[in-house]
Amino acid sequence: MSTVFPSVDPPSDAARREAVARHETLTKPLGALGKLEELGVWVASCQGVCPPKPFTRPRIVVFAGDHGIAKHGVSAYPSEVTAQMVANFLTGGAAINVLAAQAGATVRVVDMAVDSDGEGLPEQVTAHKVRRSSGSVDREDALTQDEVEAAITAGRAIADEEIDGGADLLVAGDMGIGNTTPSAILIAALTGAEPVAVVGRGTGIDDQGWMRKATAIRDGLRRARRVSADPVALLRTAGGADIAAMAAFLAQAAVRRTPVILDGVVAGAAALVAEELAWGSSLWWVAGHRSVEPAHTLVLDKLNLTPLLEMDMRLGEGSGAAAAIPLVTMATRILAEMATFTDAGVTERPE
Ligand SMILES: O=C(O)c1ccc[n+]([C@@H]2O[C@H](COP(=O)([O-])O)[C@@H](O)[C@H]2O)c1
Ligand SMILES: Cc1cc2nc[nH]c2cc1C
Repeated sequence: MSTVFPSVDPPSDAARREAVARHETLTKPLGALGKLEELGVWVASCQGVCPPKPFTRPRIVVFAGDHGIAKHGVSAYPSEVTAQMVANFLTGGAAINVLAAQAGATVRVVDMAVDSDGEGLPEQVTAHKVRRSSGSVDREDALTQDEVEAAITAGRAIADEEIDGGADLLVAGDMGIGNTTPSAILIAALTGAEPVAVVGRGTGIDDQGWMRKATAIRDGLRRARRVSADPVALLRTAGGADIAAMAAFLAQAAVRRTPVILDGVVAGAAALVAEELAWGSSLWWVAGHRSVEPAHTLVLDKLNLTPLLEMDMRLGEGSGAAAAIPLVTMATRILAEMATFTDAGVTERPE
């Protein structure tokens, strides 16, 4: 599979208009469900049908990978936590497992570049592994050209596998100590922001860590800006195997007309690149939440997305998207199940 994506069709405008019109017939004052109405309209347009059907198989894919930059003191936690958390996802003990269970979603974990040999992990987890840890993006490329192509191919194949397996609503989650640094670099490269505008606290770094991270982002951005017009080169230079696979997964979901709930800053960085890989992909996405990472707000602004939740979350794993799944379900069921003024014999607003 190549790194060139087919064109993305927009969601159905006919279903969108039908959903807008249907909202006017339901037993509530015009527009009274606010953004829940817009969300239902988006679901109808993605499904190409009104009323839309409740999603039957929401699926969260957590892309795990380590980052060489983590060795330079830019995270509050050591890299070994990435592999330990992969094990935790597999035994169901992580936040995303709990949130997914509540939301009726299932979780899959893929090891794209965790810094371990992957021994003992199920084949489905390690099948797409590209390398052990991506490069330190302040001073070297994250990946070779072959590796970035392999990661993009993997992301597309994973989206295809999930959609062919019946997934009808997708989330890309992330797990990788240090990954908010390459994410910040990608976001600055694609929005034109200055380094200081994208430095966040990540897992909770102190002021000295913040200074080291700002320096790493400045150095990485100097390298990334040279290739910012080429999304594959950008992922190779400043991303990593996990982020490259996420970007390809998000773009391929749009190619396959499958809606996505975006998570926080790492998914956001991948989404910005995905929009460059396959223009128009963002019409297939909603933003689950606004992460406290400052760079995430730049992503939301650039993609023109309004987050469904503002819960001051900064976990990753797909958690902010999973927390928003119930809202998507409610918005869908409102359009599908509410009575109309005619059905219920309720008097409509006079002209
Ligand atoms: O999703 C977010 O907005 C987010 C914000 C801060 C941290 N994280 C998670 O924390 C890890 C990266 O943080 P750091 O400080 O190691 O760069 C990684 O596993 C992310 O999933 C995630
Ligand atoms: C424990 C832990 C869990 C995480 N989940 C996503 N990023 C994380 C970072 C840490 C440190």
